[in-house]
Amino acid sequence: MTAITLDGIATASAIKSELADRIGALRSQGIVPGLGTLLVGDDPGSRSYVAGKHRDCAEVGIESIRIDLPSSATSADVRAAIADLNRAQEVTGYIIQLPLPAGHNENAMLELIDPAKDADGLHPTNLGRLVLGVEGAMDSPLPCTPAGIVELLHRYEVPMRGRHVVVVGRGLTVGRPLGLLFTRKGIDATVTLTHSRTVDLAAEVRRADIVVAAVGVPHLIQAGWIKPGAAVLDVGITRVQDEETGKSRLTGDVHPEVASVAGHLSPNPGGVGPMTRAMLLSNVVIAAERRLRG
Ligand SMILES: Nc1nc2c(c(=O)[nH]1)N[C@@H](CN(C=O)c1ccc(C(=O)N[C@@H](CCC(=O)O)C(=O)O)cc1)CN2
Repeated sequence: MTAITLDGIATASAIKSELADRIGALRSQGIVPGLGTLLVGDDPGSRSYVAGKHRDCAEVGIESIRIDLPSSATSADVRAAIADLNRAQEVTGYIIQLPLPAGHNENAMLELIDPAKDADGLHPTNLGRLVLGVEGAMDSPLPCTPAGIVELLHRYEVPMRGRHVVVVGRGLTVGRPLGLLFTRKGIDATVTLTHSRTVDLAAEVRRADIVVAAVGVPHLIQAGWIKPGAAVLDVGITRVQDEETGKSRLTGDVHPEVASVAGHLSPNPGGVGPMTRAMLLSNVVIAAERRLRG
């Protein structure tokens, strides 16, 4: 058996063309969606993700506004940039690129975002609405990677209701909100949220109909851990040095041999990453549509 590929690039591209139509409709009614980004420091990965977000915006007709602060920026500088983004009329939604450099209190900064402009769904009010089970896309934004994972499974018609999902990793942007999203009414999966202190991770993963690996440990998830036919989503990504060529390349959390056991597999790169970007655009469009409704 070879797993069916959950193609994030093709799916994100379909979502982007759907969004382009909605953006056209917004513009014709005088609303121009605008995404703001706040990047602090010079981490090459974060720089490249932010650059990708601005390219995506240009592709679908969203304006984008960029604030880059140097690594020497103080917490007061970051707070001032957040206040500017909260005030800026042309910014209908924005993100703070994570992680922030050491020394900044990420949670404190996320709390300063105007929840109505929170394009990442990471403000406590919006995460709280996810906990409360407030339904409806118009009500509050969902964190982009969890939303992208569920959307990818949905579009490939992978059943989720009543299925057992094992999430590996309990980080803020993926694992923790994903557990809440999968157990939402209407999705109705059963979730085991595992982490670095989980005893016998392999045994937990073997029970899963859907496995989401989001830890950033190259090839942690082995073929022998996978229930035959399970759907596997490879989220964690690590830059490693290729032993033969000496060049750096990206490696996911899932061992390539998993493809011979799984029923569905999202590649990495090319799976959940492009979906994360598409869901960010979707959150910006929804925020602009909410502004139109008043
Ligand atoms: N404020 C946020 N910070 C971070 C988030 C987030 O959702 N909000 N998630 C990640 C980084 N991220 C977006 O910011 C992100 C990661 C990966 C990709 C992506 O498309 N990856 C490609 C490969 C990219 C490459 O070649 O380097 C893929 O998987 O195909 C998009 C966005 C942490 N920070």
